[in-house]
Amino acid sequence: MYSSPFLDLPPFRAATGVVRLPGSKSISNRILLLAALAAGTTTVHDLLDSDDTRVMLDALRALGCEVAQEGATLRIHGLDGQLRTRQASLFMGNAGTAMRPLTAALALLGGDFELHGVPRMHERPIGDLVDALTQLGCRIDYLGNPGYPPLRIHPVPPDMLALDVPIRVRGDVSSQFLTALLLTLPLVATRDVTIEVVGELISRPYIEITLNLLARFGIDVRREDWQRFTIPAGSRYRSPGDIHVEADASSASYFIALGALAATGDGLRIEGVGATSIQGDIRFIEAAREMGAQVESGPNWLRVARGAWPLKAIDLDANHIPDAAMTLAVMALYADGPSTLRNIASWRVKETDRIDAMAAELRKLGAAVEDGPDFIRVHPLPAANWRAASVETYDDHRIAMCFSLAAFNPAALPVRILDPHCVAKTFPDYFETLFEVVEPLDIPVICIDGPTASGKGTLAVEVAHALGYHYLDSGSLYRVTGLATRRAGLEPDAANEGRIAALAHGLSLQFIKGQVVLDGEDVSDAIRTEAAGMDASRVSALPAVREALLSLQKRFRRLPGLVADGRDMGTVIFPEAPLKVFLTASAAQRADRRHKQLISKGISTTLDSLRADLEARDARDSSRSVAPLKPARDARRLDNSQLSIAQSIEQVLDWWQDVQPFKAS
Ligand SMILES: Nc1ncnc2c1ncn2[C@@H]1O[C@H](COP(=O)(O)OP(=O)(O)O)[C@@H](O)[C@H]1O
Ligand SMILES: Nc1ccn([C@@H]2O[C@H](COP(=O)(O)OP(=O)(O)O)[C@@H](O)[C@H]2O)c(=O)n1
Repeated sequence: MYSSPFLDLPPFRAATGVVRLPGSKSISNRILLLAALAAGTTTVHDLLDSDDTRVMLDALRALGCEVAQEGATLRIHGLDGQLRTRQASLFMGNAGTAMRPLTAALALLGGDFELHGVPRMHERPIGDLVDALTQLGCRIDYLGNPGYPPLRIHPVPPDMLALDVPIRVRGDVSSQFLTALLLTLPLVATRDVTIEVVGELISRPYIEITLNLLARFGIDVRREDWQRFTIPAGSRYRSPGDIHVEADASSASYFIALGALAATGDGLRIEGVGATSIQGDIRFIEAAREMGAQVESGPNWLRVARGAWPLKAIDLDANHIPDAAMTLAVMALYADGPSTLRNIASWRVKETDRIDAMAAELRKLGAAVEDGPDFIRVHPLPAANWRAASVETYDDHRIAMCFSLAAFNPAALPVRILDPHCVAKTFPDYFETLFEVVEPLDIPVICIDGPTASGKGTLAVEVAHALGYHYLDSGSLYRVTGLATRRAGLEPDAANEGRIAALAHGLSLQFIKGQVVLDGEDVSDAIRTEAAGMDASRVSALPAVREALLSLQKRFRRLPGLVADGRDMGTVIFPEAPLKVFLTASAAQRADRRHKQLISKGISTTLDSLRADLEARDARDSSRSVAPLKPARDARRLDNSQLSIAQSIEQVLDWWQDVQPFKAS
């Protein structure tokens, strides 16, 4: 998961391989609630681990439900319709799939509860559900604006509920209100309970998921068209024992689109969901096919490849796939004419106003976009008009995910996704998964070279962290080689060059959470002594050793980018890097820094010996025949003798910004 303020996606040119998708959020949270209300223990497999499922689980635990977790498998001991806690204040985050059904469940079960969430949750309407529950006799107060969370729920005796008249609920704003009632009314179904939908029901496929899962838990709802739903008298939730969560069909949409845009070879295989899924968003496949995608499917997999190119423009009533349709809006940039998505008013009341947001961000990329109360029209974007944009994501996971597809732009521009962490709502590893199946045109590298104790490591780690990039501490490879040389009983000099190079070539080395692990042993401290630094400097002067470590270093260059520190990152290993920094500080400063650093680690040493070692190392590193320490011709020099660490970081990030094309947006 990326928690950097932004994530830059370099331009991509192709996609191939296999993607395993996380579980569906809608299915996960419905199953959690049903399992908690049911009699018996339910084992839930492949549950999505995300912000919204965590909100639901925390709430259920707070209500007294016992949950045991082992990896992606949970055992839930159902409450059999009886709360253990009758008073609680519950945080719902921005999880509509927890807020709505829990409001209904708690209002029906009786107790004193307060439900609140993040500020955006307090702007998402819930009045239609509260109205329906109030008709029934439930008592719910608005603690902020009428019609919106936060809410206070008061207890009502079950015999005070008016179950003999149909409960009327609006279906034209969000289908989640109807889902909330369907999921929870079995709690009080001492007689047949009927729900009548007022207005045209939107997002029916989500209701199908609800009915399907209710059936798995022993509740057979009778449905007359999409207007009347009856929960039979005596309905009681029964655990199905084991239940598997299908992968999220909406999440599949990004990879189906990826296949359509860029899988020119064997296609992209998507695992966890197939064309016969119970999720409505699987019908995204039809829209993708209409735009030109080639899609094959099996029971639990899809294979998608590019068909028509450019894609074919589409004019679609997208009411049945509201979430996945956002992906079509980005695909439309690559189409042969303007594409229109209609009947999508529900976009306006999602995590953000998605029509406004999509239009604004597509325009930042350079696209012509028209939009209205319930539609959006996106014009194709020719190569010459693409701009490098910083895409705002509005705390909306789907905006972040669908705009990643803009990285296939024909202008080969990078795309900046702001607050990439928002994908945690449904697909925490979205970008990591994407990076496994795309071929980039280029992977950016920032090189930070310089003499010992100039602060390269400190600076490089922080710059990598700020950008979400990988980090290569090339010095540690030479240090480990020095250590391995000593452990093999060899002197680190030219007489043993071949044997030391062979050792370097065969290093069994791992970098785990900042630790350096050699042959399974944590050697992080052993390689940090000044003696180890001196050995490193000696083995690093041997050309065969440098050669042996070359490909290992290049393998660190992985998406989304790399910050590499050392002596020859900019001159030899990554000479084409767009930013090279040559970091220096006075010898006195460096000796002083190293002294403090070693003392703080409990390693005793004197300033004088350190300074002498450091100058000897500088001299050897600078004068050796292969890859000597020297600034690359195009390196920017940074003398940080008078700078704090924070100032050095800021300077390098500023320089990085200078060489990026994002300034205009
Ligand atoms: N700009 C700076 N100002 C003051 N101290 C610094 C600065 N940069 C790094 N240091 C300190 O100097 C020490 C050596 O830095 P390090 O990153 O290990 O250097 P290198 O990787 O170049 O050998 C560390 O204790 C670090 O905190
Ligand atoms: N890219 C690199 C990195 C380190 N080295 C050598 O490895 C030694 C240890 O590197 P390091 O970066 O861990 O050293 P410090 O700068 O932390 O003292 C240096 O003195 C260099 O001789 C190198 O030759 N080339």
